[in-house]
Amino acid sequence: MAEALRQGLVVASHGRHCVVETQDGERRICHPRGKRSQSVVGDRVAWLPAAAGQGNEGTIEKVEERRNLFYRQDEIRTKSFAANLDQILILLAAEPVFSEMQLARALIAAQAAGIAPLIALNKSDLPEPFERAWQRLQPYRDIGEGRHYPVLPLSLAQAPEDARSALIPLLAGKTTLVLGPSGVGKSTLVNLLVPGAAVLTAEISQALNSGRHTTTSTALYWLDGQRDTAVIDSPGFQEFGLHHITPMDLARCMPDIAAHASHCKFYNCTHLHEPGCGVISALKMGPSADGISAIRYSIYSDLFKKLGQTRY
Ligand SMILES: Nc1nc2c(ncn2[C@@H]2O[C@H](COP(=O)(O)OP(=O)(O)OP(=O)(O)O)[C@@H](O)[C@H]2O)c(=O)[nH]1
Ligand SMILES: [Zn+2]
Repeated sequence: MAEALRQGLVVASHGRHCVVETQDGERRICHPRGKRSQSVVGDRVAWLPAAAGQGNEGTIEKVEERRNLFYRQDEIRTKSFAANLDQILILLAAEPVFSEMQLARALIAAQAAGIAPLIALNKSDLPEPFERAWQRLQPYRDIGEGRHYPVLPLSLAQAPEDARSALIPLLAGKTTLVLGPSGVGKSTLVNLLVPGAAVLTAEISQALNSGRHTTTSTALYWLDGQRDTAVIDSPGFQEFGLHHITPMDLARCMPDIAAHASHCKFYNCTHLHEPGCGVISALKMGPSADGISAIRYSIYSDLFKKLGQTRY
């Protein structure tokens, strides 16, 4: 008799292979049945265990409909980070100095996918570089009335308990994807929130690679026994391709620009040169309460041109 389909949650993935968590919390390696059953971390799936005597692995038969999918896309490929997210935590640090373009790109992708972003700035124990980084984040903290991004100062290494108390209420009951460039303290963060995460990751990557020591691409960790609160650790903050976003979509994905785009004379204003443009007049107001910062505007115009060039 054929086995009945079972429900599960994808909690780790490496290439095409993944780990599915069953409803009672057991974890198994699964492989997609075909192209249409390829899944990402956070996916709800229907899966089948291998037939008796065929080992302990399973196949993914169906990926349930996604609430959202966070991905980046360059000219060649699409890389999915995770699905069914409540928010994205972008972790930056006083050092190494972060790329504002990379930050802006990640925020735009989040906005385009309808997922709320949250920014944290680590290494507040390094006063001078921290102050410089904090100032650079000013346009993000003050991105227009009611539209700002929360920006959280942290010192994960020096004040871990304070960091945890600040983070937990923001994460509770949600699934949060954690992204950040290398060296900002992402492993420190995940290990603070999920003691033993490093061991778990090593186990999973070993299982998925049959013993080879490469790190797992993406993994979901529960913060609580009820499995209500999760963080997903994923690499790949660099080279954040926005090929899936058209130039005319861009303003909508940048809240400080969007706030002024409805004041333009032309409905199809590109905000680059048109007369009567609300965005250009907000830029002239400067980074005041309701203006647009020069850096944010240059990010907008650079991206607008770039996204226009690479379209086919
Ligand atoms: N001064 C200071 N250093 C920190 C803090 N948090 C982490 N670090 C240090 O920053 C370095 C990077 O930390 P990791 O947690 O390995 O960073 P990561 O983002 O996982 O880095 P990758 O492994 O390169 O992706 C380590 O040397 C940490 O000790 C902090 O709050 N203050
Ligand atoms: Zn305009």
